[in-house]
Amino acid sequence: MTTGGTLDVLDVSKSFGGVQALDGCTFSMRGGGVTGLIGPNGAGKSTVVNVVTGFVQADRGTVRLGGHGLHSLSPLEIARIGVGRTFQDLRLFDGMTVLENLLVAREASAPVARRGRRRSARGPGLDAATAVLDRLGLSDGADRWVRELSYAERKLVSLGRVLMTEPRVVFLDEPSSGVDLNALDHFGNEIRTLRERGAMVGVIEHNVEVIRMWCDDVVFMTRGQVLRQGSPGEVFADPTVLSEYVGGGAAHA
Ligand SMILES: Nc1ncnc2c1ncn2[C@@H]1O[C@H](COP(=O)(O)OP(=O)(O)OP(=O)(O)O)[C@@H](O)[C@H]1O
Repeated sequence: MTTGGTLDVLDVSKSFGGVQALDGCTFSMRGGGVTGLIGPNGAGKSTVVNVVTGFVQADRGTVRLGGHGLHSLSPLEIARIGVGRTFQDLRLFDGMTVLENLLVAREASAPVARRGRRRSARGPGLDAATAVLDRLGLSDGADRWVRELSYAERKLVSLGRVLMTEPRVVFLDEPSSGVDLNALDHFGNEIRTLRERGAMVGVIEHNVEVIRMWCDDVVFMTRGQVLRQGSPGEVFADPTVLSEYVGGGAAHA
C-alpha cells in the first residue's frame, strides 16, 4: 500500500444551486503524512472529500493522485485504486455482523484480479479481518450484529472497514466526535500505522487538540477556499485563521 507522490486538489469549484460550496480550492497531501482538514461549518470540507472520492463531480478543477487525474472515475473505481474513506453517517450494514461488515468492505474494494480469486481469497480476507478486529479491540464482538453496538464501537467498525481496503489514501470524517477515549486511541494508533506505511491520511476534524495530536499538516478552509496550509503550529498561530474560526464558526453554522 506504500505510495509515493502526492494527492493534489487543484482549483476545484463546486456549487449546489446558489451555494458555492467550493471556490477554487487548492491543496496537496503527501504520502506518509497526516493532513487535518479544518474550518467553520459549511467551509466545504466534506464537499472536497466527496469530490476527491468521486461522490460529487466538480464544476471546475482537477484532482490528481501521483500525477493521474481522478476526475472522470466513479467512486468504486477510485476506491479500487486505493482511496478509502469513512462517512459521518458511518454507512454500515446493520443486518450483518461486525466480521461480515469487514469482509464485505474488502471484497467490494478489491481490484478485479483479486475478486476473480474469490474462493482462495476468503482465507486471507478472514485473516486480515481477524487482525484488524484484534487491533481495534473488537475481537470478542466479531459475531455481534452491528446494530447492537454502541456508537463508538460502530465508529471503530467503520474504521475497520476502511482498513480492510489497505488504502493508499484515506479520509476519516470527524473521527473524534461522539467517541470515548478508548476509541480515540484506536483511531490515533491506526493513523500512525497508516502514516508509517506511507499512506496519505486526511482527517476532517473540528477538535483542534486532536488535529495537533495527530496531524503533520493542516489545511484550513473557509468559504470553499483554503485560507492557509502549514504545520499545526503555523496555522493555529495565524491571526486570520483564529478570527475566521471563532467568528466564522458562528457566522457559517
Ligand atoms: N448535496 C448538497 N446539496 C446542497 N448543498 C450542499 C450539498 N452538500 C453541501 N452543500 C452545501 O455546501 C456548503 C459546504 O458544505 P460542506 O458540508 O462541504 O461543509 P463542511 O465544511 O464539511 O461543514 P461541516 O463542518 O458542517 O460538516 C454548505 O453550505 C452546504 O450546505
